[in-house]
Amino acid sequence: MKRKCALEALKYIQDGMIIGLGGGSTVAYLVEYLSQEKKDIQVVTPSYQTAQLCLQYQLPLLPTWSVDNIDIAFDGCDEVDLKLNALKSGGAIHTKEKIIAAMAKQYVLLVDESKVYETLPFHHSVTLEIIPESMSIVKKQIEQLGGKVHMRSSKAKDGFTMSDHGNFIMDASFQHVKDIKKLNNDLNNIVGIVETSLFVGLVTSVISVDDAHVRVIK
Ligand SMILES: O=C(CO)[C@H](O)[C@H](O)COP(=O)(O)O
Repeated sequence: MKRKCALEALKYIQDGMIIGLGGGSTVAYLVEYLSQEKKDIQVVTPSYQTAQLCLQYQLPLLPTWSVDNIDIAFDGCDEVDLKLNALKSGGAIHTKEKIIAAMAKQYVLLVDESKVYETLPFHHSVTLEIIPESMSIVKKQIEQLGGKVHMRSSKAKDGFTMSDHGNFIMDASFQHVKDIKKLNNDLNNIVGIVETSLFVGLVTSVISVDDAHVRVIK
């Protein structure tokens, strides 16, 4: 299904474009297809893993700081709803993903149908990149908003998981969210949070596949 989704995405890419490629396994297939098709494109990516793949497949890379306009960007997500709100959590690179989404004329999510909901269920946490010094105050304010906080860590490193910018990664779980936009605004108003992994008003379409169908949600 991921291959099918990547093949569908390929149809949107034309020679001469600057394209954004996010993280994840579906995007990895798209890199492979772009190389096979010998598309004359330049790539901007928030992901070191995708960057490494682009180098391997000889797709030209541009540093994100050098562009202010992207023709089309593709990314994965963990949950997306029919109003095009999306939640990304796993990769902890959402700040860079949002910069690319903000520059892209079209920001397209590649998913299978299991990730598409009428309205976001928040089965996944909202991931927050936070300034280390703000950890306790951010935790307190998130609890006041009804969230539960978990500091991300991994066995591969002592202490907390750090973002590519040297900040802490905090996961905040929420239940029964009635107003997604308000939650995102409330989180963005907390001093110390650099970015949330809630994407509101950024996604322009979703390519969703299942065994039998391809659905484009706009
Ligand atoms: O948003 C993400 C992590 O937070 C990834 O982009 C997403 O999980 C990738 O999914 P897949 O590997 O199924 O393409």
